[in-house]
Amino acid sequence: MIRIGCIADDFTGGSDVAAALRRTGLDVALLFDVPEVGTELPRCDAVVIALKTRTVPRTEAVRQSMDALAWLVTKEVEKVYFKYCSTFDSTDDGNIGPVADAMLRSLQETSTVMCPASPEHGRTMYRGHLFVHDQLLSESSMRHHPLTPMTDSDIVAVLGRQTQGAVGLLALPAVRDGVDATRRALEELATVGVRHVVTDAIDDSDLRVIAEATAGLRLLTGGAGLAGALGSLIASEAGTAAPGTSLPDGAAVVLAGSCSAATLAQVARAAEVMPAYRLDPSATPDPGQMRREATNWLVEHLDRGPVLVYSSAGPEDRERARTAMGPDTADHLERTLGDLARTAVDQGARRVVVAGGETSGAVVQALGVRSVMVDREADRGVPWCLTGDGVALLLKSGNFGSEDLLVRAAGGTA
Ligand SMILES: Nc1ncnc2c1ncn2[C@@H]1O[C@H](COP(=O)(O)OP(=O)(O)O)[C@@H](O)[C@H]1O
Ligand SMILES: O=C(O)[C@@H](O)C(=O)COP(=O)(O)O
Repeated sequence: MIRIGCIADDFTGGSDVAAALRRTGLDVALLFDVPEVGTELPRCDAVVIALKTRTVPRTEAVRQSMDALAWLVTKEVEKVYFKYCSTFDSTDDGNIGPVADAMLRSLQETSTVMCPASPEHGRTMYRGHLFVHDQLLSESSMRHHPLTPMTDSDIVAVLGRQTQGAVGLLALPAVRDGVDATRRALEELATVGVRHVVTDAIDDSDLRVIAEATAGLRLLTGGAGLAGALGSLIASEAGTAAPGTSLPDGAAVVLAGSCSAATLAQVARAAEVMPAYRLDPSATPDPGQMRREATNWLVEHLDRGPVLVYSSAGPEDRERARTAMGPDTADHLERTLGDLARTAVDQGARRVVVAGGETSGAVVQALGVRSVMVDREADRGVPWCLTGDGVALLLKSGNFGSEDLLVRAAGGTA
Protein backbone atom coordinates (compact mmCIF):
# COMPACT_ATOMS: atom_id res chain seq x y z
CA MET A 1 0.00 0.00 0.00
CA ILE A 2 1.22 3.51 -0.81
CA ARG A 3 1.51 5.38 2.47
CA ILE A 4 2.34 8.87 1.17
CA GLY A 5 1.41 10.48 -2.14
CA CYS A 6 3.18 13.78 -2.83
CA ILE A 7 2.40 16.35 -5.45
CA ALA A 8 5.37 18.65 -6.07
CA ASP A 9 5.09 21.92 -7.97
CA ASP A 10 8.37 21.49 -9.86
CA PHE A 11 10.82 18.75 -10.88
CA THR A 12 13.78 19.52 -8.66
CA GLY A 13 11.40 20.17 -5.75
CA GLY A 14 10.00 16.73 -6.50
CA SER A 15 13.42 15.16 -6.34
CA ASP A 16 14.14 17.05 -3.08
CA VAL A 17 11.03 15.68 -1.36
CA ALA A 18 11.66 12.24 -2.84
CA ALA A 19 15.15 12.33 -1.31
CA ALA A 20 13.77 13.29 2.09
CA LEU A 21 11.39 10.32 2.02
CA ARG A 22 14.00 7.92 0.65
CA ARG A 23 16.44 8.96 3.38
CA THR A 24 14.08 7.48 5.94
CA GLY A 25 14.32 4.09 4.23
CA LEU A 26 11.03 4.19 2.33
CA ASP A 27 10.90 2.98 -1.27
CA VAL A 28 10.01 6.00 -3.37
CA ALA A 29 8.85 6.29 -6.98
CA LEU A 30 9.20 9.71 -8.61
CA LEU A 31 6.82 10.29 -11.50
CA PHE A 32 7.10 13.08 -14.01
CA ASP A 33 3.54 13.98 -14.86
CA VAL A 34 0.35 12.16 -13.95
CA PRO A 35 0.36 8.52 -15.09
CA GLU A 36 -2.43 7.15 -17.20
CA VAL A 37 -5.18 5.29 -15.36
CA GLY A 38 -4.19 1.66 -14.90
CA THR A 39 -0.42 2.34 -14.97
CA GLU A 40 1.28 -0.16 -12.68
CA LEU A 41 4.05 1.10 -10.43
CA PRO A 42 6.97 -0.79 -8.96
CA ARG A 43 6.39 -1.67 -5.30
CA CYS A 44 6.84 1.50 -3.27
CA ASP A 45 5.84 3.11 0.01
CA ALA A 46 5.68 6.63 -1.34
CA VAL A 47 4.98 8.23 -4.70
CA VAL A 48 5.97 11.74 -5.74
CA ILE A 49 4.29 13.25 -8.78
CA ALA A 50 6.44 16.12 -9.99
CA LEU A 51 4.53 18.76 -11.93
CA LYS A 52 5.62 22.08 -13.37
CA THR A 53 2.94 24.22 -11.77
CA ARG A 54 4.89 26.70 -9.71
CA THR A 55 4.63 29.58 -12.13
CA VAL A 56 1.92 28.56 -14.60
CA PRO A 57 -1.42 30.43 -14.47
CA ARG A 58 -3.42 29.61 -11.35
CA THR A 59 -6.26 27.77 -13.09
CA GLU A 60 -3.77 25.55 -14.90
CA ALA A 61 -1.90 24.80 -11.66
CA VAL A 62 -5.15 23.82 -9.97
CA ARG A 63 -6.24 21.66 -12.91
CA GLN A 64 -2.98 19.72 -13.08
CA SER A 65 -2.80 19.31 -9.30
CA MET A 66 -6.37 18.00 -9.24
CA ASP A 67 -5.50 15.45 -11.94
CA ALA A 68 -2.55 14.30 -9.87
CA LEU A 69 -4.67 14.14 -6.73
CA ALA A 70 -7.39 12.14 -8.49
CA TRP A 71 -4.76 9.62 -9.56
CA LEU A 72 -3.35 9.34 -6.03
CA VAL A 73 -6.86 8.83 -4.68
CA THR A 74 -7.34 5.90 -7.07
CA LYS A 75 -4.23 4.41 -5.45
CA GLU A 76 -5.82 4.87 -2.02
CA VAL A 77 -2.83 6.72 -0.61
CA GLU A 78 -3.06 7.25 3.11
CA LYS A 79 -1.61 10.76 3.30
CA VAL A 80 -1.42 13.45 0.64
CA TYR A 81 1.47 15.91 0.75
CA PHE A 82 1.59 19.08 -1.34
CA LYS A 83 5.27 20.02 -1.75
CA TYR A 84 6.17 23.59 -2.65
CA CYS A 85 9.41 25.50 -2.33
CA SER A 86 10.99 26.00 1.08
CA THR A 87 11.15 29.69 0.18
CA PHE A 88 7.39 29.67 -0.48
CA ASP A 89 7.92 30.71 -4.13
CA SER A 90 4.58 32.14 -5.25
CA THR A 91 2.82 35.41 -6.05
CA ASP A 92 -0.31 37.12 -4.69
CA ASP A 93 -2.21 35.27 -7.41
CA GLY A 94 -1.02 31.83 -6.24
CA ASN A 95 -0.28 29.10 -6.75
CA ILE A 96 0.18 27.69 -3.25
CA GLY A 97 -3.08 28.95 -1.69
CA PRO A 98 -5.40 28.08 -4.60
CA VAL A 99 -3.90 24.59 -5.05
CA ALA A 100 -4.14 23.86 -1.31
CA ASP A 101 -7.75 25.09 -1.27
CA ALA A 102 -8.66 22.87 -4.22
CA MET A 103 -7.01 19.87 -2.58
CA LEU A 104 -8.87 20.45 0.70
CA ARG A 105 -12.18 20.70 -1.14
CA SER A 106 -11.51 17.60 -3.18
CA LEU A 107 -10.49 15.55 -0.14
CA GLN A 108 -13.41 17.00 1.87
CA GLU A 109 -11.00 18.13 4.57
CA THR A 110 -11.50 21.33 6.54
CA SER A 111 -7.92 22.27 7.35
CA THR A 112 -4.26 21.66 6.70
CA VAL A 113 -0.84 22.87 7.82
CA MET A 114 1.49 25.11 5.80
CA CYS A 115 5.05 24.28 6.75
CA PRO A 116 7.75 25.56 4.39
CA ALA A 117 10.44 25.16 7.10
CA SER A 118 13.22 22.83 5.95
CA PRO A 119 16.00 23.21 8.52
CA GLU A 120 18.22 20.88 6.47
CA HIS A 121 18.29 23.61 3.79
CA GLY A 122 18.56 26.48 6.29
CA ARG A 123 14.87 27.43 5.99
CA THR A 124 13.22 28.06 9.37
CA MET A 125 9.96 29.63 10.55
CA TYR A 126 9.52 31.75 13.65
CA ARG A 127 6.34 33.67 14.56
CA GLY A 128 5.11 33.10 11.03
CA HIS A 129 8.23 34.61 9.46
CA LEU A 130 10.39 32.63 7.05
CA PHE A 131 14.17 32.77 7.32
CA VAL A 132 16.77 31.68 4.76
CA HIS A 133 19.80 30.88 6.90
CA ASP A 134 20.50 34.14 8.79
CA GLN A 135 18.25 36.38 6.71
CA LEU A 136 14.55 37.03 6.58
CA LEU A 137 13.14 35.75 3.29
CA SER A 138 12.49 39.33 2.15
CA GLU A 139 16.15 40.21 2.68
CA SER A 140 17.51 37.10 0.98
CA SER A 141 18.32 36.76 -2.71
CA MET A 142 14.75 35.49 -3.20
CA ARG A 143 13.56 39.10 -3.19
CA HIS A 144 15.09 39.40 -6.67
CA HIS A 145 13.67 36.16 -8.08
CA PRO A 146 12.63 36.85 -11.69
CA LEU A 147 9.27 35.03 -11.52
CA THR A 148 8.33 34.86 -7.85
CA PRO A 149 10.08 37.72 -6.01
CA MET A 150 9.53 37.12 -2.29
CA THR A 151 9.42 40.56 -0.66
CA ASP A 152 7.34 39.69 2.40
CA SER A 153 8.62 37.22 5.03
CA ASP A 154 5.31 37.03 6.89
CA ILE A 155 3.89 33.81 5.48
CA VAL A 156 0.52 34.31 7.19
CA ALA A 157 0.18 37.58 5.27
CA VAL A 158 1.57 36.15 2.01
CA LEU A 159 -0.85 33.24 2.10
CA GLY A 160 -3.71 35.50 3.19
CA ARG A 161 -3.42 37.28 -0.16
CA GLN A 162 -3.69 33.98 -2.07
CA THR A 163 -6.75 32.42 -0.46
CA GLN A 164 -10.24 33.31 0.79
CA GLY A 165 -9.83 30.68 3.54
CA ALA A 166 -8.89 31.81 7.05
CA VAL A 167 -5.15 31.64 7.76
CA GLY A 168 -3.81 31.17 11.29
CA LEU A 169 -0.50 30.58 13.02
CA LEU A 170 0.74 27.66 15.08
CA ALA A 171 3.50 29.45 16.94
CA LEU A 172 6.69 27.85 18.23
CA PRO A 173 5.84 27.81 21.97
CA ALA A 174 2.95 25.36 21.35
CA VAL A 175 5.18 23.17 19.21
CA ARG A 176 7.91 23.21 21.87
CA ASP A 177 5.31 22.11 24.45
CA GLY A 178 5.04 18.82 22.61
CA VAL A 179 2.65 16.72 20.60
CA ASP A 180 -0.41 17.03 22.87
CA ALA A 181 -0.10 20.81 23.18
CA THR A 182 0.34 21.10 19.42
CA ARG A 183 -2.71 18.94 18.80
CA ARG A 184 -4.75 21.09 21.19
CA ALA A 185 -3.57 24.29 19.49
CA LEU A 186 -4.56 22.86 16.10
CA GLU A 187 -7.99 21.93 17.45
CA GLU A 188 -8.49 25.45 18.80
CA LEU A 189 -7.58 26.94 15.44
CA ALA A 190 -9.99 24.54 13.72
CA THR A 191 -12.75 25.56 16.13
CA VAL A 192 -12.49 29.19 15.03
CA GLY A 193 -12.58 28.18 11.36
CA VAL A 194 -8.89 28.40 10.42
CA ARG A 195 -8.34 26.51 7.19
CA HIS A 196 -4.61 27.03 6.65
CA VAL A 197 -2.35 26.73 9.68
CA VAL A 198 1.05 28.27 9.04
CA THR A 199 3.45 26.45 11.36
CA ASP A 200 6.62 27.62 13.04
CA ALA A 201 9.52 25.15 13.10
CA ILE A 202 13.18 25.75 13.74
CA ASP A 203 14.67 22.30 13.79
CA ASP A 204 13.91 18.70 12.91
CA SER A 205 12.48 17.92 16.36
CA ASP A 206 9.80 20.61 15.77
CA LEU A 207 8.92 18.95 12.48
CA ARG A 208 8.61 15.57 14.20
CA VAL A 209 6.17 17.06 16.72
CA ILE A 210 4.10 18.60 13.92
CA ALA A 211 4.09 15.34 11.95
CA GLU A 212 2.85 13.42 15.00
CA ALA A 213 0.29 16.03 16.00
CA THR A 214 -1.22 16.12 12.50
CA ALA A 215 -1.76 12.37 12.30
CA GLY A 216 -5.50 13.05 11.91
CA LEU A 217 -5.12 15.29 8.85
CA ARG A 218 -5.26 13.67 5.42
CA LEU A 219 -3.53 16.58 3.68
CA LEU A 220 -0.26 18.19 4.77
CA THR A 221 1.64 20.85 2.83
CA GLY A 222 5.16 22.22 2.99
CA GLY A 223 8.78 21.81 2.01
CA ALA A 224 10.83 18.64 2.11
CA GLY A 225 11.38 19.01 5.89
CA LEU A 226 7.91 18.04 7.14
CA ALA A 227 7.63 15.34 4.46
CA GLY A 228 10.85 13.82 5.82
CA ALA A 229 9.47 13.89 9.38
CA LEU A 230 6.30 12.21 8.19
CA GLY A 231 8.38 9.65 6.30
CA SER A 232 10.36 8.87 9.46
CA LEU A 233 7.18 8.13 11.39
CA ILE A 234 5.96 5.79 8.68
CA ALA A 235 9.34 4.15 8.16
CA SER A 236 9.72 3.46 11.87
CA GLU A 237 6.35 1.65 11.80
CA ALA A 238 7.22 -0.22 8.61
CA GLY A 239 10.83 -0.95 9.62
CA THR A 240 12.07 -0.65 6.03
CA ALA A 241 15.73 -1.00 5.08
CA ALA A 242 18.18 1.82 4.38
CA PRO A 243 18.82 2.84 0.74
CA GLY A 244 21.88 2.37 -1.52
CA THR A 245 22.24 0.76 -4.94
CA SER A 246 25.42 0.94 -7.01
CA LEU A 247 25.32 3.29 -9.97
CA PRO A 248 25.38 1.93 -13.52
CA ASP A 249 28.72 1.82 -15.38
CA GLY A 250 29.06 3.87 -18.52
CA ALA A 251 29.93 7.35 -19.72
CA ALA A 252 28.78 10.37 -17.73
CA VAL A 253 27.59 13.78 -18.86
CA VAL A 254 26.91 16.91 -16.84
CA LEU A 255 24.40 19.37 -18.31
CA ALA A 256 24.07 22.69 -16.53
CA GLY A 257 21.49 25.36 -17.36
CA SER A 258 21.02 26.80 -13.91
CA CYS A 259 22.49 30.27 -13.37
CA SER A 260 22.22 30.31 -9.59
CA ALA A 261 25.26 31.19 -7.53
CA ALA A 262 25.71 27.62 -6.24
CA THR A 263 25.62 26.16 -9.75
CA LEU A 264 28.04 28.75 -11.15
CA ALA A 265 30.61 27.73 -8.52
CA GLN A 266 29.98 24.01 -9.17
CA VAL A 267 30.36 24.50 -12.94
CA ALA A 268 33.60 26.44 -12.47
CA ARG A 269 34.97 23.60 -10.35
CA ALA A 270 33.87 20.92 -12.83
CA ALA A 271 35.35 22.82 -15.79
CA GLU A 272 38.76 22.64 -14.09
CA VAL A 273 38.84 18.85 -14.15
CA MET A 274 36.80 17.62 -17.14
CA PRO A 275 36.41 18.51 -20.79
CA ALA A 276 33.90 21.36 -20.84
CA TYR A 277 31.85 23.02 -23.56
CA ARG A 278 30.05 26.30 -23.10
CA LEU A 279 26.82 27.05 -24.95
CA ASP A 280 27.26 30.72 -25.69
CA PRO A 281 24.40 32.35 -27.61
CA SER A 282 26.30 35.59 -28.06
CA ALA A 283 29.05 33.72 -29.96
CA THR A 284 26.62 31.41 -31.86
CA PRO A 285 23.27 33.20 -32.11
CA ASP A 286 21.72 30.70 -34.53
CA PRO A 287 20.04 28.02 -32.33
CA GLY A 288 20.39 25.28 -34.97
CA GLN A 289 24.09 25.94 -35.38
CA MET A 290 24.57 26.09 -31.61
CA ARG A 291 22.93 22.68 -31.27
CA ARG A 292 24.89 21.07 -34.13
CA GLU A 293 28.25 22.31 -32.90
CA ALA A 294 27.56 21.21 -29.34
CA THR A 295 26.38 17.78 -30.48
CA ASN A 296 29.54 17.26 -32.54
CA TRP A 297 31.67 18.20 -29.57
CA LEU A 298 29.77 15.90 -27.25
CA VAL A 299 30.00 12.89 -29.55
CA GLU A 300 33.73 13.46 -29.96
CA HIS A 301 34.44 13.75 -26.22
CA LEU A 302 31.96 11.42 -24.53
CA ASP A 303 34.20 8.37 -24.36
CA ARG A 304 37.09 10.33 -22.81
CA GLY A 305 35.63 10.37 -19.29
CA PRO A 306 32.94 12.60 -17.79
CA VAL A 307 32.16 15.72 -19.82
CA LEU A 308 30.41 18.99 -19.02
CA VAL A 309 28.17 21.11 -21.26
CA TYR A 310 26.84 24.28 -19.70
CA SER A 311 25.06 27.50 -20.49
CA SER A 312 25.22 28.71 -16.89
CA ALA A 313 26.30 32.34 -16.84
CA GLY A 314 26.08 35.50 -14.77
CA PRO A 315 23.53 38.29 -15.40
CA GLU A 316 25.65 40.29 -17.88
CA ASP A 317 26.39 37.27 -20.08
CA ARG A 318 22.73 36.30 -19.98
CA GLU A 319 21.75 39.77 -21.14
CA ARG A 320 24.28 39.57 -23.99
CA ALA A 321 22.90 36.13 -24.87
CA ARG A 322 19.33 37.45 -25.07
CA THR A 323 20.40 40.41 -27.18
CA ALA A 324 22.08 38.04 -29.65
CA MET A 325 19.61 35.13 -29.75
CA GLY A 326 16.35 36.90 -28.89
CA PRO A 327 13.57 36.43 -26.35
CA ASP A 328 13.47 32.62 -26.73
CA THR A 329 17.09 32.18 -25.68
CA ALA A 330 16.23 30.27 -22.49
CA ASP A 331 13.95 27.90 -24.41
CA HIS A 332 16.62 27.25 -27.04
CA LEU A 333 19.20 26.53 -24.36
CA GLU A 334 16.89 24.19 -22.47
CA ARG A 335 15.96 22.35 -25.65
CA THR A 336 19.62 22.06 -26.65
CA LEU A 337 20.58 20.59 -23.29
CA GLY A 338 17.64 18.17 -23.58
CA ASP A 339 18.78 17.09 -27.07
CA LEU A 340 22.33 16.63 -25.81
CA ALA A 341 21.07 14.37 -23.02
CA ARG A 342 19.26 12.26 -25.62
CA THR A 343 22.39 12.07 -27.78
CA ALA A 344 24.58 11.18 -24.81
CA VAL A 345 22.31 8.33 -23.72
CA ASP A 346 22.03 7.06 -27.30
CA GLN A 347 25.84 7.05 -27.38
CA GLY A 348 26.05 4.99 -24.19
CA ALA A 349 26.04 7.51 -21.33
CA ARG A 350 24.62 5.95 -18.17
CA ARG A 351 24.95 8.84 -15.72
CA VAL A 352 23.23 12.12 -16.57
CA VAL A 353 23.72 14.95 -14.12
CA VAL A 354 21.52 18.03 -14.61
CA ALA A 355 21.67 21.40 -12.86
CA GLY A 356 18.53 23.54 -12.82
CA GLY A 357 14.80 23.00 -12.39
CA GLU A 358 13.67 24.11 -15.88
CA THR A 359 16.67 22.43 -17.42
CA SER A 360 15.81 19.19 -15.61
CA GLY A 361 12.31 19.39 -17.06
CA ALA A 362 13.73 19.67 -20.59
CA VAL A 363 16.13 16.76 -20.06
CA VAL A 364 13.53 14.45 -18.54
CA GLN A 365 11.20 15.25 -21.42
CA ALA A 366 13.87 14.70 -24.09
CA LEU A 367 14.79 11.35 -22.54
CA GLY A 368 11.12 10.36 -22.43
CA VAL A 369 11.48 9.36 -18.78
CA ARG A 370 8.08 9.00 -17.09
CA SER A 371 9.13 7.50 -13.76
CA VAL A 372 12.24 6.67 -11.73
CA MET A 373 13.04 4.95 -8.47
CA VAL A 374 14.79 7.19 -6.00
CA ASP A 375 18.13 6.09 -4.61
CA ARG A 376 20.72 7.57 -2.27
CA GLU A 377 21.57 11.26 -2.15
CA ALA A 378 24.66 12.78 -3.69
CA ASP A 379 24.05 15.82 -1.49
CA ARG A 380 21.17 16.89 0.74
CA GLY A 381 18.01 17.01 -1.39
CA VAL A 382 19.79 15.76 -4.52
CA PRO A 383 19.15 12.04 -5.01
CA TRP A 384 20.22 9.67 -7.76
CA CYS A 385 17.19 8.51 -9.69
CA LEU A 386 17.25 5.21 -11.59
CA THR A 387 15.29 4.80 -14.79
CA GLY A 388 13.97 1.46 -15.95
CA ASP A 389 16.52 1.57 -18.81
CA GLY A 390 19.57 1.50 -16.56
CA VAL A 391 20.33 5.24 -16.60
CA ALA A 392 21.08 7.13 -13.39
CA LEU A 393 19.76 10.69 -13.38
CA LEU A 394 20.71 13.39 -10.91
CA LEU A 395 18.41 16.42 -11.01
CA LYS A 396 19.90 19.25 -8.98
CA SER A 397 18.01 22.28 -7.83
CA GLY A 398 19.99 25.39 -8.74
CA ASN A 399 20.64 26.36 -5.14
CA PHE A 400 21.56 22.96 -3.77
CA GLY A 401 24.80 21.04 -3.36
CA SER A 402 28.42 21.54 -2.34
CA GLU A 403 30.95 23.06 -4.70
CA ASP A 404 32.35 19.69 -5.79
CA LEU A 405 28.95 18.04 -6.34
CA LEU A 406 29.10 17.97 -10.15
CA VAL A 407 32.63 16.55 -10.10
CA ARG A 408 31.71 13.84 -7.60
CA ALA A 409 28.49 12.97 -9.38
CA ALA A 410 30.11 12.78 -12.81
CA GLY A 411 32.82 10.55 -11.40
CA GLY A 412 30.20 8.26 -9.91
CA THR A 413 31.65 8.72 -6.44
CA ALA A 414 28.78 10.84 -5.10
N1 LIG B 1 23.49 31.89 -20.77
C1 LIG B 1 22.18 31.99 -20.60
N2 LIG B 1 21.50 33.05 -21.07
C2 LIG B 1 20.17 33.17 -20.89
N3 LIG B 1 19.41 32.28 -20.24
C3 LIG B 1 20.04 31.19 -19.73
C4 LIG B 1 21.43 31.00 -19.88
N4 LIG B 1 21.77 29.84 -19.30
C5 LIG B 1 20.65 29.33 -18.81
N5 LIG B 1 19.59 30.14 -19.06
C6 LIG B 1 18.21 29.87 -18.69
O1 LIG B 1 18.04 30.17 -17.30
C7 LIG B 1 17.05 29.31 -16.75
C8 LIG B 1 17.64 28.64 -15.51
O2 LIG B 1 16.59 28.01 -14.86
P1 LIG B 1 16.69 26.58 -14.18
O3 LIG B 1 17.19 25.56 -15.14
O4 LIG B 1 15.34 26.34 -13.58
O5 LIG B 1 17.76 26.78 -13.04
P2 LIG B 1 17.48 27.16 -11.47
O6 LIG B 1 16.97 25.91 -10.82
O7 LIG B 1 18.80 27.60 -10.94
O8 LIG B 1 16.42 28.26 -11.48
C9 LIG B 1 16.70 28.29 -17.84
O9 LIG B 1 15.51 28.68 -18.48
C10 LIG B 1 17.89 28.39 -18.79
O10 LIG B 1 17.62 27.99 -20.10
O1 LIG C 1 12.12 23.37 -1.31
C1 LIG C 1 13.11 23.69 -1.96
O2 LIG C 1 13.86 24.66 -1.66
C2 LIG C 1 13.42 22.93 -3.23
O3 LIG C 1 12.92 21.64 -3.17
C3 LIG C 1 12.83 23.58 -4.42
O4 LIG C 1 11.63 23.55 -4.61
C4 LIG C 1 13.82 24.26 -5.27
O5 LIG C 1 13.26 24.89 -6.43
P1 LIG C 1 14.30 25.42 -7.60
O6 LIG C 1 15.32 26.30 -6.93
O7 LIG C 1 13.43 26.16 -8.57
O8 LIG C 1 14.93 24.21 -8.22
